[in-house]
Amino acid sequence: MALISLRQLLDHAAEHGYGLPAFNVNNMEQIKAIMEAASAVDAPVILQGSAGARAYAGEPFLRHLVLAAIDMYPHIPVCMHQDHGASPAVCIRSIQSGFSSVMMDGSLLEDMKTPASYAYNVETTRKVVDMAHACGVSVEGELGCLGSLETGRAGEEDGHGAAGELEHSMLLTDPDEAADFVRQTQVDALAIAIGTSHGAYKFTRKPTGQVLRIDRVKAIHQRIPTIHLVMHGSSSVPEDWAQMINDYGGAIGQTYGVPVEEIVEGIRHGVRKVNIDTDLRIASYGAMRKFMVEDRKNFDPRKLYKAAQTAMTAICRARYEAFGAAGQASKLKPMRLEDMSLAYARGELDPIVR
Ligand SMILES: O=C(COP(=O)(O)O)[C@@H](O)[C@H](O)[C@H](O)COP(=O)(O)O
Repeated sequence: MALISLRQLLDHAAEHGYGLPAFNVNNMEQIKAIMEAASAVDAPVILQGSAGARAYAGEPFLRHLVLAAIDMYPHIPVCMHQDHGASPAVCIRSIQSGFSSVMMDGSLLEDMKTPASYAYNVETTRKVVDMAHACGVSVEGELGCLGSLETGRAGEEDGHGAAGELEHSMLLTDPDEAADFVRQTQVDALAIAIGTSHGAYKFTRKPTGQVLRIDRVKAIHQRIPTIHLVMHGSSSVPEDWAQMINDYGGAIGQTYGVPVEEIVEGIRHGVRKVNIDTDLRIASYGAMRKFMVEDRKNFDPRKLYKAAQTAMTAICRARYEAFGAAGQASKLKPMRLEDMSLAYARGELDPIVR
């Protein structure tokens, strides 16, 4: 198979009524875990690299690891997506580096801390769309600031996330504004703020409809039915793995993530991409702590990494199955990015706004 654009992947997901987890990747073990799970259940894959991942692994390593995945699992279409681009320059460098999809996060200024004006968001996102679509590359925008509706704060993140306490209205994407944003920018996918936040500490109790606004997903979807909605901060923070970390000497506080059934409800109403990073961190970390305590004689780190990989594969597989992505990879025939760019130029991929 081959590299696939986010747009083609999510159009297929919309047509067949499923959603796709977009897992953050930083190293070989994470990528292999995801690919093993996808291969086992025949699911298409989105691998996404953040600024933190680029700082950790370096752009050449990230790029070659994804290319290795495409080589090793030729039957699985892979979208290589850049997560949270801080500026058009970041997005352009990713396109140059071979990404088939980029996110321009114009909800924040380039410092990735200060909430941006609507006009700034439209202008920077539109700039990226014009350049990316000319290359057949997809663009995800973001409208509204991610953060908790309980505390008004963004989650802890490696280098990005709004600083300070935000007003309630800034933490919820407005459906009318979303329609206007899509009309003006022509993005392929839109990350929306509905009360989710990055990291392990999302909710202080099992979230109700007051703090996890799936009703807002439905309202936005009605206005922009062909735009693929993206839920960031959508780890479910599995209790058993958090407990595993604590059982083996860790100190994870009481916390709740986004329940899988709420994500599935979102998928019924236009959510197609579901960002997940923390769940793989927690599972791999729990497995490594357990392994190190239980096998004190071991000195081969590969066994430790393998334990982490096995734990991550189980989470990925469960998400592919729950979101309905299992069995879909073999139905896809990736279009070349050149052909995607022609389709954009002919207006065939223009959004519908109601
Ligand atoms: O939504 C995301 C993850 O959600 P999660 O914390 O797993 O609920 C991603 O888009 C984040 O951007 C990602 O976790 C970034 O990680 P860093 O590499 O910047 O730490």
